[in-house]
Amino acid sequence: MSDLVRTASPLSSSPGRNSDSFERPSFPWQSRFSRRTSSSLSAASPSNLQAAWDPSSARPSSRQTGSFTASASGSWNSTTRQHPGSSMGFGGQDASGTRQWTFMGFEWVVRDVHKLRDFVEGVHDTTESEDGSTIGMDDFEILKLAPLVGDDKFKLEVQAPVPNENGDSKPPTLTLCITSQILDFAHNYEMNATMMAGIKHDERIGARPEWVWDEHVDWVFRRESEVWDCPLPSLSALLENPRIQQSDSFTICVQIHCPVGPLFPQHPSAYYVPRDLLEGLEASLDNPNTGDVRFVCLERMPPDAEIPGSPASEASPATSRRPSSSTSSYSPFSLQTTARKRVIYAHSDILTRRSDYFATMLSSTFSETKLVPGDRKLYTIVVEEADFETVYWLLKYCYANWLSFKDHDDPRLAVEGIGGGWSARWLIQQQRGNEWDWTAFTKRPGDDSTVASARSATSAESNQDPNAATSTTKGKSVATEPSSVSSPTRSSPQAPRAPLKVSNSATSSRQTPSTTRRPLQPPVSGSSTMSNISRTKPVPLAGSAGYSSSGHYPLSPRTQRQSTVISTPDPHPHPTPPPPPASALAIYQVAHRYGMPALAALALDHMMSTITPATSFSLLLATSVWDELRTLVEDYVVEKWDEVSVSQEFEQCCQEVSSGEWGPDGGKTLMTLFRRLRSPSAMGYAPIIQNAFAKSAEFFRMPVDVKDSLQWEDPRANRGYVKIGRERVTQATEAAEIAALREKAPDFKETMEIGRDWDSVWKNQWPQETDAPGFKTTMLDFFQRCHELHVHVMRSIALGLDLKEMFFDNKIQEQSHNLRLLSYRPIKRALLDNEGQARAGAHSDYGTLTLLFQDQVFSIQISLLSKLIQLQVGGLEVQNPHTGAFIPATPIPGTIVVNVADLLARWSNDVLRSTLHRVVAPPAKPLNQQEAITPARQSIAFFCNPNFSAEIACLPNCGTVAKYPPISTEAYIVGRLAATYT
Ligand SMILES: O=C(O)CCC(=O)C(=O)O
Ligand SMILES: [Fe+2]
Repeated sequence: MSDLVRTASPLSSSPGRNSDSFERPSFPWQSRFSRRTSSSLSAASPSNLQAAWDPSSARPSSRQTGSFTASASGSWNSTTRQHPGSSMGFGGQDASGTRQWTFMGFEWVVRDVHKLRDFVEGVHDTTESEDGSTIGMDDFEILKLAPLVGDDKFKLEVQAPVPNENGDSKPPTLTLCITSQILDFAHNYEMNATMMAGIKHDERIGARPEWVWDEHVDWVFRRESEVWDCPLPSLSALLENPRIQQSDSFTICVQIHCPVGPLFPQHPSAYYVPRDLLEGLEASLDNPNTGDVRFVCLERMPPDAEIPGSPASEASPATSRRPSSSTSSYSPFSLQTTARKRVIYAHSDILTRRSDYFATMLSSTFSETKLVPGDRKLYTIVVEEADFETVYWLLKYCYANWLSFKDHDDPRLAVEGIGGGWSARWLIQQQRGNEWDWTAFTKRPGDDSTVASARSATSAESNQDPNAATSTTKGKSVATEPSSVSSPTRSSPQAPRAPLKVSNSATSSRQTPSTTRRPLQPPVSGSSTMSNISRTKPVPLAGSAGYSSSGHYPLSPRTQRQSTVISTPDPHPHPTPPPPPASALAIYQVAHRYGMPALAALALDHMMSTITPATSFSLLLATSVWDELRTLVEDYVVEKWDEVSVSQEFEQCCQEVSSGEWGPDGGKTLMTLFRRLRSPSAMGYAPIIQNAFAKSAEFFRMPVDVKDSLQWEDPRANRGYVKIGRERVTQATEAAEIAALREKAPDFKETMEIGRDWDSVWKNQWPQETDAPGFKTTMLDFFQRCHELHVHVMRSIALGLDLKEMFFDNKIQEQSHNLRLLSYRPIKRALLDNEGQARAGAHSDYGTLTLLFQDQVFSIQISLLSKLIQLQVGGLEVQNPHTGAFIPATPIPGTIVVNVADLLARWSNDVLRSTLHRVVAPPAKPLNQQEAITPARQSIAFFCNPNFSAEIACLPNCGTVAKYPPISTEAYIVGRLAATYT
């Protein structure tokens, strides 16, 4: 059945429809003369009867999308119409003698007719255009394209003539070719069709279009004649028409009439199932005379609805109106709800074909049955996890493949609703009073056992509780109707706190649901037990194992096979009028439970196509257990964070989370989101890095004496300007050796070193704001961002080392880091040729990690065409520790090089090894015959350090024999710095 009716568009949504009317959206091919009219058909106005083909696009230009998420529309769209008449297949005749055919019409505009004429009627297949260039087939869309039309059932082509070899004096003509794409040769299928081709002049010239030429033919598409070739009049002849001549264009029109009906019995297709048959199927929903499955559900009173004539309204205002929570507005987290029992009848034959879940359930020997007069079997399913509204639309989808979603959905209702605390089960168990009346329920404040309790009837492993009505449950979300009272099971360790049932007829709390404010109703696992883990991990039922044998259902056959007496006759009409549209989230949840992935996808599409910044936050909280959906919603929230974070909804949600209304998952969701919002990828580093590079370049352009006034003085401070030649990085540790190296081959670089700005002892050497405007703030901001990034990376490293994620947090929080701006001036090649000379010699850095920002990409605007070229200087090389070879770390835009440094290597006992690296000079540009010069280079290194006071000793999970003695950060770093600087 699911193949029979295709959905309009997976991304279409339900808005645009009058929500008061719940007629099935009209089929797009439905006749305008049909007895049923619908707003959703209005898109198919008569002007759409022929969809103009736009040769520049590969698809028909007129595409209708249904206004319903799951409308039964195919993509024949407005181009296909079914004449009123019989619904017999193969164009068979009905009693009234009418015969039903389908009709398709297409138009194709041909332009540049003069040029085309010259090409087609020229002797050769190429010719010269006015500007002397060669004209070929490719110059004419009409000769190039082969659009598929009529839902890809026909291919349209116009062929140029082959050169006339017979010396025929008639001008060569174009041929229109229509190929049937759907012939089933294997079954020798034939399709009769009436073909019409015509030519009109272009209506855009203002006159009413008139037929210039037309042709009607009866044609049988079959093997060997799957193409209808129709020679068109000569282009010279057509150009005799003054309007075609004037507009230099005309329109080819094609109409195809063919019988309606199942073309291939082997491949039934939606388009050929007679509409009346589908309507009959749909009409059989909730027919108590023929239905053999009885869904018992709880209908919740819509927010703010009055209970008509309720005596309870006098007893207590809370029972006469949907109760409100602590806030003045209605809250679905209310401790009270008003609900009544409803029943919907369905057919097992349909349900079993639409859902594996139902198939298993209804074929199980376990299912509750009872005989109704006439010995008819009747299955009763007490729905625990969805309310009446949701069940109705779920069944509507089963029967008709469409459903209606609410435009504005409060996700709280879906998660805090039926199955989240309120269930039909308790009404049934009550067996007192009139369960068909609106009844108010109150949860006991602080009761947190709803989920456990609700799940117990449906999915929980309840063998701990000998009284459990569901001791044989294996992951079910629907329960057959219990016939005797059994106390709801609870997996909560807390004492049972059953909520009061505040009914108008009784005030007893007996057998009322135990409920909670816990919002989420996690998916059901198909496994034999329902652990806490599976409560938070959705396991869609589709395809899950374990449904083929009996014993999966909640209630013991022996105890449950007593028939249930319904005390009062059902006062509701059947078939029931449709309730308000469904909550997409509620449908998503039950679709998962009932193994209907296509329906879940529709609901997901609806949610994601109607999400707004104002609604997204509660949806995020409500979907925390549904990985696929939650990820999409979270992406949306992150993308729209600027708007989401100022929405009222966000504020309200935060309040609800803090008062525990979203349960523990609420807090976790917030934490995950906020972490993600602060993660480097979401933080938009690019402009910050660019700005830091720009300010750094400005700094180094300052006069030498200004820079010198800021000079680096003390390794303990490690702050200030370092001119060329002062530092010589190396792996050597002996001061004398380093001094000799520096003498012979200094590093050709100047740097500016910046530390944490609030250090009480060591002060940064900031230039005057007038000399380097914005330098200080830019660098301080950059410092902070780098610190945060460091924390992130260290957390990942902690996890990788099997440590607690936050293990390093308090060992790096003092920000004893060093931000280094580097400038490598252009340098004469000869100077770099000295032995051992490099821009920066091979070395490893000293702290935990170095975040290295290379002079990534400079966009240089050249030429008037604003063409951008990209220049990367490069030069950083890292050593492969196994081969000793240095490998260029070529700058990759949008990335940061992260090097492990010495203290992390010592900490991890060399599990993480520090990276030996150097900066070599890039190829030099010749200055003259003798000399060449290397380009300038900029980089920024952020040396991340542990707290200076931290002792760096072998970490717990990094081996038993420590390779290095413990050392304090300060001792190590200051020692290294003192050696490398002059
Ligand atoms: O400039 C570079 O790319 C690297 C600089 C460096 O390794 C350092 O200063 O320690
Ligand atoms: Fe380095």
